[in-house]
Amino acid sequence: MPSERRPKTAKAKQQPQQTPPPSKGAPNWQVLTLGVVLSILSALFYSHWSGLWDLSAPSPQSTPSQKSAPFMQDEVFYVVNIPGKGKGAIAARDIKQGELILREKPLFVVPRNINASPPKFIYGELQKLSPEGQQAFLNLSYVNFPKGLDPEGHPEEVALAMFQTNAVSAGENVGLFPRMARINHGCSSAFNVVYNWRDWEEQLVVHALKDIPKGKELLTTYTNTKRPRDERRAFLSQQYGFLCTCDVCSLPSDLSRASDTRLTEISRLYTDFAAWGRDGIDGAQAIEFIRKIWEIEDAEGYWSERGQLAADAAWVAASHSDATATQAWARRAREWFSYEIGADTPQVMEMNMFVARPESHKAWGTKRRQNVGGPDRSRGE
Ligand SMILES: C[S@@+](CC[C@H](N)C(=O)[O-])C[C@H]1O[C@@H](n2cnc3c(N)ncnc32)[C@H](O)[C@@H]1O
Repeated sequence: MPSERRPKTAKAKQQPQQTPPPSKGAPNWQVLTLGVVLSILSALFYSHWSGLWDLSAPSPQSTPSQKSAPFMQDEVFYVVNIPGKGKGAIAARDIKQGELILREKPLFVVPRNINASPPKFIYGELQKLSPEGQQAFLNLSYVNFPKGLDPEGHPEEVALAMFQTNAVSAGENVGLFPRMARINHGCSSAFNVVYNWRDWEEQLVVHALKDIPKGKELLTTYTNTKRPRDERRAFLSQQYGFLCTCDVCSLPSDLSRASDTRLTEISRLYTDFAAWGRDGIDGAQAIEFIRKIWEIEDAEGYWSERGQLAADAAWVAASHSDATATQAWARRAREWFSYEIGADTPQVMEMNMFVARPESHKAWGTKRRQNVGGPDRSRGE
């Protein structure tokens, strides 16, 4: 089973009891990998259960082969056929960094732990949908359908393949969001939108990570792209059935190698930074790692997860009772959380609090006093 994990940050290590944020500022590549978890589950269940499933259950209104996807128009993006990718989402107008692109309720969700076989469970949920809901589901694309099976005769397997191809994390569950599901993948600097589940709204939101000019494709990321091209491609090919030819994967070999080096270095620096949580390095060294990550990300054009990175730095600064640095990093975190998950989030409110009163940080003074430094070396922050 592919194990996709974000490097543990010092904050996560330091404060496992921290109140879980209603919306994860966590990277979105974790999300589609939940489909991977389900695929493993289904593989385990398949051999055991396939003889027992109720294949006589009523079929959805339209068969999986009837893929008459409606042209979906929206004020921010529209969906069209894109050569080599199936459908995709195109910016209908210039979109600003941090703009909310989409809010969407799930068609249905699947808990992470279910007692039934995944295909049966998912097919059962599909049966409960309205005809419009079923149609929205059945219009989606899918990959990795078991070879040798006839889709017409195996609607549960089709439903599972559709779910695995399109589902994303919805807090404790995995959810199916048919509008968001049209957004294709890009690696590293190529993805320009991120999605997050909001528990308190029970819906998914998608924000622009970068300015997106009218006519450009919206791309999110399906995996941890802070790794070399070959690894990314192997994963995407296996789990999502395509060879990635995004702008980063299409770089000429010398530039591609340089990008691989940067991405690998970012991952390594995250690991190095985590040593602070074990008192392996002091606060100033930890901040230096974060600054380096930031610089390399600038060179790479990788802008995701920066709210959390700056919030981790604010945590370090607060632990060492460095009020100026806590405020400076909290301002930085507030800015990037606003782009990636929205200004109306608890994370942004929390950063506002640390800007106003750095000593209110729950980590305040938990380590020896030290001037650790802010984000901007040149200003001596
Ligand atoms: C969540 S769906 C995205 C929408 C899909 N293209 C459609 O037609 O509905 C995921 C599937 O889209 C395709 N896809 C996504 N990103 C792609 C890319 N960068 N290049 C080629 N195909 C891609 C793959 O077939 C993948 O399994």
